[in-house]
Amino acid sequence: TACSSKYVLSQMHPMWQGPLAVPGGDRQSPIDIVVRKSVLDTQLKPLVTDYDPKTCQQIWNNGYSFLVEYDDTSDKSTLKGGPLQDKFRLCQFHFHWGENNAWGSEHTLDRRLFPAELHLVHWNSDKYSLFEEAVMEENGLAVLGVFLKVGKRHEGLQKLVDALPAIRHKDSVVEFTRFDPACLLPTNTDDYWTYHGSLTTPPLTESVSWIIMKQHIEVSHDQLAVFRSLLFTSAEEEVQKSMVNNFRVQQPLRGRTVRSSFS
Ligand SMILES: NS(=O)(=O)N=C1NCCCN1
Ligand SMILES: [Zn+2]
Repeated sequence: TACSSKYVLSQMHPMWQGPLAVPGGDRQSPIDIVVRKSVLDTQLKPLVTDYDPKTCQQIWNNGYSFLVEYDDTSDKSTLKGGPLQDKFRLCQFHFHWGENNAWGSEHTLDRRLFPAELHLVHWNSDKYSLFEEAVMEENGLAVLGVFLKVGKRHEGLQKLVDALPAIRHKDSVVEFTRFDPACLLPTNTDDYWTYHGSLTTPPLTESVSWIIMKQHIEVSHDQLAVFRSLLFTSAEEEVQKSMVNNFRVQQPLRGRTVRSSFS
């Protein structure tokens, strides 16, 4: 699909962590959200997600995370509202996690780390016709971030967890259909923080309206352990490396304001 952006992601190296030279670079992600410094914006609207499970196509290991990809050739799975002026099309979702439950998220709340973070990646289909175009533009992308905590088993996630052994190695892909990503959203989607930032993996372009949910979702210890059974490396490579700690280091705020939809 348009958003597979393999050429983009293939530049990734799993141990890639350092700051790549990024033009400008004063709107990088992820960041620490200092809750008491966020500014209530009463103009922020509720988020409106309209996801069609029939647009779910495949799940694959890109050597950095695993991605569930959606058919983004029409406006079937969309996000609007919140801080957004336009309609954004879902192209994929993926996660970032740690080697243990002590860390793994990319964003933090008052320096608090979560064991994992979900990113639902959307691009502005009112202004652009392809993900690859939108990824280079200031208001091109919207990424919904949801923190994961370890607790009770997440029934909706299990279908995805069961598919992971089939994509253990980098560049493996399997068909994955009829998955409704709305099941991964917290019950309350009205409370969120939002700020302008970048992709946290190459091309790191500063084209993202970040929307970070206040409410986390819970997954079980065992479900997260299956994430960690994935490998960064392809089947041919001699040394196999566990896919863990696939998060970027936090970036300077550079004077940006984080707005909140709630007080
Ligand atoms: N972690 S992130 O900010 O979503 N980074 C992404 N990079 C390329 C394609 C989609 N997402
Ligand atoms: Zn991400």
